[in-house]
Amino acid sequence: MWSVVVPVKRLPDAKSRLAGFSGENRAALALAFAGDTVAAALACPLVCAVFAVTGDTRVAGRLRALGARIVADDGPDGLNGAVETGRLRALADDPRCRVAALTSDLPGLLTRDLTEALAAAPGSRAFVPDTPGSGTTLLLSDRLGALGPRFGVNSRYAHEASGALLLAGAGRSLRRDVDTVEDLADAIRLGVGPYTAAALDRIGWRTYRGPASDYADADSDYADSEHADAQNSAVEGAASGCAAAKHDPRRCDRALR
Ligand SMILES: Nc1nc2c(ncn2[C@@H]2O[C@H](COP(=O)(O)OP(=O)(O)OP(=O)(O)O)[C@@H](O)[C@H]2O)c(=O)[nH]1
Ligand SMILES: C=C(OP(=O)(O)O)C(=O)O
Repeated sequence: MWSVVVPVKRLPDAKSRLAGFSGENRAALALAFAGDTVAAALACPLVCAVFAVTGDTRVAGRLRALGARIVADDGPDGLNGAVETGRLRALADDPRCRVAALTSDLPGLLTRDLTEALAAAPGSRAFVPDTPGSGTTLLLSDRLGALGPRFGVNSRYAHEASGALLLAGAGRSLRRDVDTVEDLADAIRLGVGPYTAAALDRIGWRTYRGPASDYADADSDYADSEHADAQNSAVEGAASGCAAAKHDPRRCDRALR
């Protein structure tokens, strides 16, 4: 069984690479991504508890309501310090559970992809690379709970160099982190969870839930493939418009209205 530590940055600073959205919308998206990530982890049968490490009261309120345990991120050591703080709290609360660190920017995370990755864990430290291949979305402790987090730019290589094993074959939803507007378009194509879908709808990015989603039985205007194809094209167009218009900080907010 696993304790899952999810570090979540303060919303005013979060998702800075989604600069085409207003600050308010960027914060709403970061909060929604974290909600979908944590909800998927909480539903995993191999997870004892989810520990969200954050210094943001809005994030804490939302994730506590979902069932996560909140750990204050008040240290000076950034992302890896926050992961270490979460690891210590997780081991104190549930010493029999191994520790996994999961980034909070996986809006399409499927519980089954996380479950499969945890079930495939070796006895030693291991990690799942992100979709681009240079980052990390999931880091697994060894049997004694040692994590050795090296998240940050090119963390995949740092984790490999530190002896962590690459967990091959992880599901797409576990690897699709969202840093840029192109990542967001790809995540929408794969299917995002309900918090992200609602946030996107409020912003004006209408979404449908893709076939890979856990939410296939939910009502959707875009459930049939003809509409889904049209929607995919519209999202692609909006994403490339946002990416091409970086000088206009509100370009993404106007997309698809
Ligand atoms: N608690 C905590 N979480 C962090 C911190 N920095 C990053 N994170 C989280 O770590 C994961 C990866 O974060 P990054 O990609 O570095 O940052 P981001 O806010 O997601 O995006 P950018 O601002 O575009 O870099 C996300 O879950 C973040 O919320 C930190 O200082 N404290
Ligand atoms: C912090 C990381 O994420 P990102 O690539 O999202 O910045 C990482 O991959 O270690």
